[in-house]
Amino acid sequence: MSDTPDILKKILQRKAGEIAERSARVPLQALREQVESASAPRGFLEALRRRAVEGDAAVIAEIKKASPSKGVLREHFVPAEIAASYEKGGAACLSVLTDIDFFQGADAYLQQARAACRLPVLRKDFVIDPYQVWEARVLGADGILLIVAALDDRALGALLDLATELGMDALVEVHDAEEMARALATPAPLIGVNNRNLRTFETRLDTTLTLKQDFPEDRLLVTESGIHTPEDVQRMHAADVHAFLVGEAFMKAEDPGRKLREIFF
Ligand SMILES: O=C(O)c1ccccc1NCC(=O)[C@H](O)[C@H](O)COP(=O)(O)O
Repeated sequence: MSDTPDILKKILQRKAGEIAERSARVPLQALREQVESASAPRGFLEALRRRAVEGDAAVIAEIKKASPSKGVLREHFVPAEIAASYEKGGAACLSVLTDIDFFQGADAYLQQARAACRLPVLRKDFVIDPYQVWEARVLGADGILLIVAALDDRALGALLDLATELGMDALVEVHDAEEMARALATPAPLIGVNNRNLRTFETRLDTTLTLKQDFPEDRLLVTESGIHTPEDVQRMHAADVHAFLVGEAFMKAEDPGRKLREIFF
């Protein structure tokens, strides 16, 4: 954690402030009570696994307006429209950025996207506190992201347990072999390898190919970031990687769902 990349450090500092503001507005106890009326989880991991075990592409299609590395990706940004387009294009799941300050996301985008389709939805945010896990479920999320570089082992284990207890799946994200060892020390069945170096923002698909070599068969690996072409997809399939998280390539296309179909099917 002492070696946390600057951008992540910056995001996490702001996130701690955001959680303090939010929990002053809506206390944890109120969130716990609201969970009772949240809609039932749709089975994020299962939707991916169904496709990936057959060797079909299991695509988590991302809804993100902007990112620290690329700025604004899409001007015409209507999450409900994008979600419907992704479902039509063959996505297995959605990922919706809810971080406001660095990705121009919003909680409402997750709710609008989920209401417009039948796909399970990941809340893509920087989760460091149980408050955010409860909040994710209240919003209707079917899964959350847990970034190993942002958490110590205790926090990682506790947040993973809480997500499971609330009926959600967690995508546990790593960037290198050390983080992969920490992820594999948890029971997390779903592990994402992020190909984006958070220091340089460079994406290298070799990151996934290297970490896939010793990856246990009883867990599911998702390759994240930097997938743009059918050739990228072929490289992954050849290495027996069948689950993908893709944002930019779709967000920059006029019709995101059609782009998904062009790249994957
Ligand atoms: O995308 C960024 O610039 C970024 C910066 C700092 C932390 C995380 C960041 N991205 C989050 C993601 O993991 C990607 O949105 C996701 O993997 C999709 O990547 P891509 O297909 O390259 O948009």
